[in-house]
Amino acid sequence: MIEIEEKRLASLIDITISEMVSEDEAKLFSYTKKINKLNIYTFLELAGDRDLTRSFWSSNSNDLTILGAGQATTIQAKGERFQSIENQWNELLRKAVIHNPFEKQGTGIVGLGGFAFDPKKESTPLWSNFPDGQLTIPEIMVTRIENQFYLTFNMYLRTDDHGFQLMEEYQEMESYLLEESSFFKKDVNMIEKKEVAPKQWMQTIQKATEEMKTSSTNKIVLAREVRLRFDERADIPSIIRKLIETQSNSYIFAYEIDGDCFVGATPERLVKVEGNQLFSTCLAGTAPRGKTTKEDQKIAEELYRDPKNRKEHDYVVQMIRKAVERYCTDVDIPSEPQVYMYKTLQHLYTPVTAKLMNSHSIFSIIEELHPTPALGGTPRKESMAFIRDNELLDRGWYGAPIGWLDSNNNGEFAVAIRSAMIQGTEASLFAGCGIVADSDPVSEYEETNIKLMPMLSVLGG
Ligand SMILES: C=C(O[C@H]1C=CC=C(C(=O)O)[C@@H]1O)C(=O)O
Ligand SMILES: [Mg+2]
Repeated sequence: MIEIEEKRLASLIDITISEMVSEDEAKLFSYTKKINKLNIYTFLELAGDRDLTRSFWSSNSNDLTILGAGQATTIQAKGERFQSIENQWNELLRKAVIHNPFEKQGTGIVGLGGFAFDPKKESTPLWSNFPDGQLTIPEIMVTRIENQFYLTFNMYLRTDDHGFQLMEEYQEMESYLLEESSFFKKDVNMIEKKEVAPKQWMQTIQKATEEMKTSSTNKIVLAREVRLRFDERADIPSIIRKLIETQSNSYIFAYEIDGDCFVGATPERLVKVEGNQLFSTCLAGTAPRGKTTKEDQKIAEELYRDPKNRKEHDYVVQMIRKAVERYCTDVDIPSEPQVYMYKTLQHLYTPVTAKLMNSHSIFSIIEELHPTPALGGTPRKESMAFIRDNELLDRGWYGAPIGWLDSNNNGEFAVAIRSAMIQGTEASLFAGCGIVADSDPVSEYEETNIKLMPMLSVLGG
């Protein structure tokens, strides 16, 4: 049985190669099959041991998990990143050969990746390995859809490749990564925690509120950084495991480039596309959780009625409505937000559903939506200029779209908040707040502390 499959795969590769016309032609070849249940953490651990670049995504309802190992190819962009990545993605697919009988979302050729928050902001060494936009098409990818597991091989074929040889290489990699061993990595200990210029951050908030009182700018999101140091290298699969165990209703993501790993558990969907169905989320306005159900309820009611938080939230709703209406029909957005509870905090939340017009892709929507006033501000141009000129932080990919898409118009991008950049024995954590004219710097500072909690707690803080 297995031999038949191996022969079939080798011959499919050879057929693809024989159809390539010129010597410098290259083609992406993709082959998907069903596999037994596997331990996702072991897979990631083993991929790391082999120095295979890892990509990870888990949806907020935990019904879809994508594990990537290695890079069949990557596409990258500088500056005007969305259009450039879209063009390269389409070009890649135009020449791709896909053997995927399942038609399940997130299987076959899938690009996982993200974008820089603001390519115009001067970059620091913290983000030097992360380009303005990148999608990775993993060599080996496992997709878990509810309790079904699929495995995809992606190969970037050239004319001098040989089917049998490649098939053997991939099968060897597969049996290595799917090995049934159990790991027990010791937790790292945090030996240093340093808040980067918190007083200055509060002064910047003061400056922003003053500017908002005298200009047409209504909202500016300002973020700050906390630096951690550990006694040994942080283990990425253990971090992912803890995020999954503690942060329900959040997207868990991890994306590695040259040993650096950007990881997080974000509650915020930017956009999800399933065929022509589009979903987005307005999430802004924050309060802590209570210690009892009664206290929780009281805080939720206060959040719901609080004018400052409602203002923060409404700017996001207005902007997302306008953006979605440009590219969609049947736009449905409730007129009042709900309060949604997460493990350590509560947010004002408004869901968005719509039908994406045929002529548009997920990239058009991402470009139109990013940054929403939950991460940038309003108006966009003025708030972005303020952030660029005044924020001490190099946001890199923090606050920007991160996610995946497949070759069948399915994909989802979240907003990369509640996140950290892990570099060996060090980490940078990020958190920001929507500042409006009546924001109080100390309250906003406290708000960032509760937003930092989930990442801090899994990193031993
Ligand atoms: C910028 C962040 O959160 C945004 C998303 C939800 C609520 C927010 C707020 O209430 O300020 C922020 O706009 C962050 O967590 O770093
Ligand atoms: Mg807020």
